[in-house]
Amino acid sequence: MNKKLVPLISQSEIAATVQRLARELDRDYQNRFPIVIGVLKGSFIFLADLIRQMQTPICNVELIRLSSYGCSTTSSGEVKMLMGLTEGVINNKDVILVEDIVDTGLSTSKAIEILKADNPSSLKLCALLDKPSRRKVQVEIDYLGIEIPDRFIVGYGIDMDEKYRQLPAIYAIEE
Ligand SMILES: O=P(O)(O)OC[C@H]1O[C@H](OP(=O)(O)OP(=O)(O)O)[C@H](O)[C@@H]1O
Ligand SMILES: Nc1nc2[nH]cnc2c(=O)[nH]1
Repeated sequence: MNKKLVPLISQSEIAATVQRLARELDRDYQNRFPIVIGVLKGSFIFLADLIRQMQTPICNVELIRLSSYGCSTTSSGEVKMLMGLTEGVINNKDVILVEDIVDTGLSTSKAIEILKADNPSSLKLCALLDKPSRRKVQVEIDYLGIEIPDRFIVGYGIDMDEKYRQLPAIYAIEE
């Protein structure tokens, strides 16, 4: 069936949001040399834009990979860690976890649980998008971009069946 892409968040709104989040992180992480961890695949574009807007020096950029949305627009509910961190890399470090979207919260809460076991000295979450209406587990977002309604969205790194990640703006999918 053909999908219709309805514009939801423009390139300029995304850029202004990323800029604001970078300023908030600069304010809180001066002289702290945080480790920034992106959750693949969806966060790769947001992560790249965010760290280029941050002025505070970063100690390290790391990537982890989770997957739950195996097929199309429904989450399997089961979150798998497909790629983790090198042992010891966040021990006693300030960590900023970067997510593209918090929806049910299952992926992010799993990532937080796994990272906390590695003993960071602090762990904060920066998420570009929040869809609170679908939350299944509570997740505290320390640095939030934009709250969105209950629509399935794509673009700016976020896919549907691996398509649409390269779109520079964010769209809602309609049948
Ligand atoms: O709050 P949740 O309901 O868990 O959804 C959020 C997660 O879903 C997407 O990842 P996905 O599993 O589709 O993998 P991908 O990033 O590799 O596309 C997105 O990138 C988030 O990580
Ligand atoms: N593509 C896509 N992936 C998601 N993962 C969790 N929520 C969403 C969403 O709205 N769109």
